[in-house]
Amino acid sequence: MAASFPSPIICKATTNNNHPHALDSFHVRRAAEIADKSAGLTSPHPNFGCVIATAGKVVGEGYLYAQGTKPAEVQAVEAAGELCRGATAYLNMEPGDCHGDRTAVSALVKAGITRVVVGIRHPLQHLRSHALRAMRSEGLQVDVLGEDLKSKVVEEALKSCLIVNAPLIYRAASRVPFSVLKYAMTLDGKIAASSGHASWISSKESRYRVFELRGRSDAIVVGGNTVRKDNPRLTARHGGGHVPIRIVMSRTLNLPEVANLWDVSSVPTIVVTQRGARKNFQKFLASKGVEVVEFDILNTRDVMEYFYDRGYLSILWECGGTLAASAISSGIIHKVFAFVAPKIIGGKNAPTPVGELGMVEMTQALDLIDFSYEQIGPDMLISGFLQPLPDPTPVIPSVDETYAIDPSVTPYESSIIFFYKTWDLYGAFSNFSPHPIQMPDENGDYQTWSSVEHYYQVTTFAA
Ligand SMILES: Nc1c(N[C@@H]2O[C@H](COP(=O)(O)O)[C@@H](O)[C@H]2O)[nH]c(=O)[nH]c1=O
Repeated sequence: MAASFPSPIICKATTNNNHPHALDSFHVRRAAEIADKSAGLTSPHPNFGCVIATAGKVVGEGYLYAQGTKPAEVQAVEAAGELCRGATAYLNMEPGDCHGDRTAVSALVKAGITRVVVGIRHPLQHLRSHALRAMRSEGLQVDVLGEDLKSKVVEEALKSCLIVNAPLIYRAASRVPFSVLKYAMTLDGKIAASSGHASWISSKESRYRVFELRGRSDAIVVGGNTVRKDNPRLTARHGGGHVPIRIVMSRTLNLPEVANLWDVSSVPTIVVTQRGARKNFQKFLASKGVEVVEFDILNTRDVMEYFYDRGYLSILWECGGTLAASAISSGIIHKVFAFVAPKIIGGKNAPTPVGELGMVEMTQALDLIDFSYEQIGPDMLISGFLQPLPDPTPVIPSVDETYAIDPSVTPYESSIIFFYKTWDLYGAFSNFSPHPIQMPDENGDYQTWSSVEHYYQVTTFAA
């Protein structure tokens, strides 16, 4: 069963009924809010929430607890019972239908739901739009935020839906797990005293929030220095939820024999290293039950690509400045959580959260996107994205899917010219995209045009 803890990310749903789509947006935001309750537990699946309402009143709710458990839609339908007839279901995301069993869609159809409002289409290409089409073909009215419903309040609700599954969306777009860099620093920007002593910079309340962040992640990464200096446990101790595995990155394997991370009785630890490093120590780690993975050249991107292949969804980096700098430089950090404590430690050699990035002018500084400030106990938490949230639209379905949506249009029929729609094969491109086309002239001979727009301009305006 999922732990219940306050969401650090999703804004609470509030409503102003006078606004167009206000009620729809309100219920979709609620679906996103409850979907977030099981963050970390559903990985690698998305977080799904479902709210069923009739005449503006909520009659059933459900969210996916963990992968393989009862879908949110089924739970909401069971909770609403007979009140589903003629009601509207609100989903933060289109159901996944991973195994083609259509459990979620069937539950809504069988229960008598007549309208479904969907926050976002499924971000994974092979699942996208399947459930939407299935629901529409069953005669349900399906409205997608930002497509069928558009307004300022809809945009806010849409954002909640994007944020609640940001790890999946970033992962799908960047082909590495969603990575969050977290650090706690003093007001003068130090993550430890010159001696290396660091416990504690941030308050108890902030550290509790770190446990929650850990609980939302599949794994926590630290470097060898952190193991040597802090002897961390890296567990989530906020009373429930998911406990992430621990990953240590160490090129040399110059690590202590006694360390909390080698105790894998409750959580596994994986050490990633460079091929050939301290073979005896590798054997020692293996004898403790620690998995060792060798890389030809150990670097943050290769390690993240490896964990992507192993299915990891989101990673929390709690490393020191050197490893943080190489992770940022290699472009694999998506989000930053910086806890700033109102204290000053000083020290010329005291470590800072991010090492050398090779920048020489302030204009080169990396700006956080969509950042926010939050006071936690005496500390300030500044969080924001280092990379913009990828747009999971426009939809570019496969050729077969294109035919299925609109059999009258085929992108491969050479005798017709058409303007791309967002769901066409090349709908992501406008007519101005540098995408050559072949079109027959009056003799039936094919001529290549640099773009649809070239063809259109010449045939329309050249006399
Ligand atoms: N000193 C410091 C942090 N340090 C981080 O937490 C790790 C230790 O966590 P644990 O294994 O749970 O004891 C440590 O190795 C380092 O990554 N974190 C914070 O939120 N605030 C702090 O003041």
